[in-house]
Amino acid sequence: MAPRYYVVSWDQLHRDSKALAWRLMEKTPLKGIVAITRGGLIPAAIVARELDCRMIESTSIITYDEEVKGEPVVAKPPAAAGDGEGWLVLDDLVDTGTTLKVVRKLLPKAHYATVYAKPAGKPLVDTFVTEVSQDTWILFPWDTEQQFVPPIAKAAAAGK
Ligand SMILES: O=P(O)(O)OC[C@H]1O[C@H](OP(=O)(O)OP(=O)(O)O)[C@H](O)[C@@H]1O
Ligand SMILES: O=c1[nH]c(=O)c2nc[nH]c2[nH]1
Ligand SMILES: [Mg+2]
Repeated sequence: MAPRYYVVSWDQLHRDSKALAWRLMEKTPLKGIVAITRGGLIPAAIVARELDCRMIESTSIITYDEEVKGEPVVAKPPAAAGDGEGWLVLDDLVDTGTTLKVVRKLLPKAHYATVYAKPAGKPLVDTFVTEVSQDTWILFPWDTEQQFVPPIAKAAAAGK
């Protein structure tokens, strides 16, 4: 079955990331934010601006090649966050939880937040904004572009 898509625009991502920042206010002041690259970078920039946090660290975990899941690889461990105490770890979404499981081993005392969450990954995240079903693929604005679509009647006539 074709996956169901949840399309996120830049505007919506900005609004949802700000909503996440409101929920994270009670965690301030933070020692810093660890962004899980690459997807966590833009939410991290928005949340850092709202929470007035200028200490940004990153960790790179590669789990997916486009929509295909593989074994997670730590391409870059976080350099300056110790055991995570006082730090916020931020990603765009949690899906199966595989990526956050890896980071939780590296930074056990951090607070974990994502903008979007699917049910299987929810136990791995402390704070999130919007839940989508497990069979939904979230399409982020950096992975998409606008294009022409034919009128409904023409697509129907062509059997699409
Ligand atoms: O909960 P999981 O099943 O682990 O999936 C969530 C992770 O998958 C995506 O990253 P991806 O590996 O595609 O790398 P990217 O952020 O560089 O695009 C997404 O940005 C999360 O980091
Ligand atoms: O762009 C993405 N959308 C998703 O739903 C997803 N799940 C894991 N990794 C993902 N990347
Ligand atoms: Mg990612």
